[in-house]
Amino acid sequence: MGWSSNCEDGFLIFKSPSYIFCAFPIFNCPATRKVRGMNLEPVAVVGASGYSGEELVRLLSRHPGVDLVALTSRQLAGQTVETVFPKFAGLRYSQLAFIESSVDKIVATGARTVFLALPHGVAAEYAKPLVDAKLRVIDLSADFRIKDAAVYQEFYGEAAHAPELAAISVYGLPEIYREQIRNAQLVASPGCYPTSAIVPLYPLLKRRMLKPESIIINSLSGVSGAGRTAKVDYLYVECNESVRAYSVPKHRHLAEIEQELSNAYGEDVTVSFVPHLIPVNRGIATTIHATPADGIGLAEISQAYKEAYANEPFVRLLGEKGTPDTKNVTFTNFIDVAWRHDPRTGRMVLLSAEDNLVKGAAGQAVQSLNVMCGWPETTALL
Ligand SMILES: NC(=O)C1=CN([C@@H]2O[C@H](COP(=O)(O)OP(=O)(O)OC[C@H]3O[C@@H](n4cnc5c(N)ncnc54)[C@H](OP(=O)(O)O)[C@@H]3O)[C@@H](O)[C@H]2O)C=CC1
Ligand SMILES: CC(=O)N[C@@H](CCC(=O)OP(=O)(O)O)C(=O)O
Repeated sequence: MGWSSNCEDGFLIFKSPSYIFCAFPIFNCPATRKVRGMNLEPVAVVGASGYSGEELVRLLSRHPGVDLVALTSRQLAGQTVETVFPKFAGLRYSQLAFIESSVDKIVATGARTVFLALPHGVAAEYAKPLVDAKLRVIDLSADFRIKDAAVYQEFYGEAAHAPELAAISVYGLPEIYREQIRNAQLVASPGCYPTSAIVPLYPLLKRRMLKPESIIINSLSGVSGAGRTAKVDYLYVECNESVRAYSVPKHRHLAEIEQELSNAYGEDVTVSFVPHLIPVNRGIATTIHATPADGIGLAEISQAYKEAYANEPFVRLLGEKGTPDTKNVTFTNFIDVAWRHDPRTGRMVLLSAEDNLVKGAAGQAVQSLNVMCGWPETTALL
């Protein structure tokens, strides 16, 4: 089977034998005007001066279905994209000026979909009036990811900010919740570490192929995971030539990792998770150890991954011999997954790598936008 192509909603879609999709905007297809003209989606990014905001600007600038109508920052309002991010000089939107971070100003721009790239707690303050104004919201923070308000309180040390919105939000992992995302008004885009752990674990727990109490997750993250806001722990001298674990044994991302793994397994799942900070700009490598259920071996694990992900454009299965490496996924929306069996211990080792700012944040959020708008899911991401 070779490559095939067809025209969908003004995009030229190429489909490879491995079902990796490429979408290019085309200008002489009858449907093109629909995308290039009045049906462009007006989009705003709140908190566009931060690291995930910057990544959203990079991705949305090359999105043929998007009209970027507002970027906000409290500190940089009035400055243009190319002044704030010189790397975007000469690109679409380089002359767009940041506006103040105000709900009224965002609504006045005519935005229909708003990305929130704000600290947790702050995001909920913006989401509430935007949802009331009937806009679609894709939130990159933790505010709506955790369905149980008591669990949020336990892990974040503060009351859930808008439990009524958490109840209507959809967890924005398209590989699992694609159908729900399609009609969502509020998407709670997953955290970077949770994506790296849930993608390898979900299909195996769904099929009850692992003993859940045996699961141990270790992750290594680049420093951009901590955001652009200055903090002493993340100064160059503190991070360079340094590798350290942190938030041991109860990092806040455990809450959403366990929530989603419990959904997969159908019973409460408790796991160990230890993140580490490493001196690179971006990328997460995650290593998971788990004991297989009785009768489960490499062949069953490989088959489960194929069933779950063979048609997923952003999950690359490297198999029983491959090794996910952050250098192969940074600046992409891919998550690479591989697996091994250790005959000495009987345990499985699952490995993943992703870019914390792309599949772990902005790219995944744009993937959800594509699903919500009915566009090819890979648009602007391949
Ligand atoms: N970095 C990562 O790898 C990932 C981040 N996330 C989540 O995405 C969100 C953004 O993260 P990140 O980009 O790293 O954060 P940054 O610290 O880099 O950026 C935060 C942004 O929010 C704005 N902001 C901060 N406080 C306020 C406030 N009180 N009111 C209005 N705007 C505010 C800042 O701009 P200004 O001060 O100019 O207004 C800035 O644009 C967070 O919730 C984070 O947890 C999710 C996955 C991965
Ligand atoms: C290296 C680093 O500090 N990483 C961040 C997680 C990244 C992130 O942004 O997570 P949320 O989306 O849930 O906020 C942390 O450990 O808190």
